[in-house]
Amino acid sequence: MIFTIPNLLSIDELEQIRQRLAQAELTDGKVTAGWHTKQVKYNQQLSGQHPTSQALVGQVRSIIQRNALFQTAVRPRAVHKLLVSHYGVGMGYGRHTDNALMGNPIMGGNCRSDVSFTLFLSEPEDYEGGELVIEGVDDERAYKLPARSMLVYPASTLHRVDPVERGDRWVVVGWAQSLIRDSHRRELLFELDTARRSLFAQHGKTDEFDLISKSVANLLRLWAE
Ligand SMILES: O=C(O)CCC(=O)C(=O)O
Ligand SMILES: [Fe+2]
Repeated sequence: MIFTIPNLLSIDELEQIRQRLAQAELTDGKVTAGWHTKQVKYNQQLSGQHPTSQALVGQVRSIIQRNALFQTAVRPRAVHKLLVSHYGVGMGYGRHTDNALMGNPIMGGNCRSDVSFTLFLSEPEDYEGGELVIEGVDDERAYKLPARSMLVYPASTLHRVDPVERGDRWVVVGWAQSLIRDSHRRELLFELDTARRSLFAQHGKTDEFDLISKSVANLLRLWAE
């Protein structure tokens, strides 16, 4: 399931993030790329060690964790990694798939990447090119969301960022391991949960609401890992 979280950040939060970006140190994006993605990755990232980067990543992490749509649609067990990336003119990220396992096993274990996400920090009119293109079975779709919105997509896809032709593209990208590994099951739970909440909003705590709540809880018991 590919979906958008509109206005994940408030206007004030984006402003604060942009102020932090202005003081940040940039490094070559190849530093965090795998051996084959190094060949196609042309971007810059905030150095993970820098205090500004750590404050910014901490801020975005807590915003994601508070977001109800992210919680019900992704059901994160862990949000593994957040990177702040910059694409200037000529920069892009060629076709690739994200690493299935991330993190250092010696430093606290591997995290499976089930879900990838991009939080847009630049407005679409601030740059030309730079679309995030996600391949389907027999087609592909390009995404360029307004600043403050997040695109969430399966980490299993082949995808790319087309070269930026004008301006600057700033994003925060990240990966989550879900409690529900199978994306079809995750989607089914999301739909049931959405229907249950809508039923509650319209009619309160009816017998039907109780039954669907029981199904959601019991499917979680069956599938969560
Ligand atoms: O910048 C983006 O929207 C996605 C970048 C990407 O695919 C990655 O960092 O693995
Ligand atoms: Fe990627």
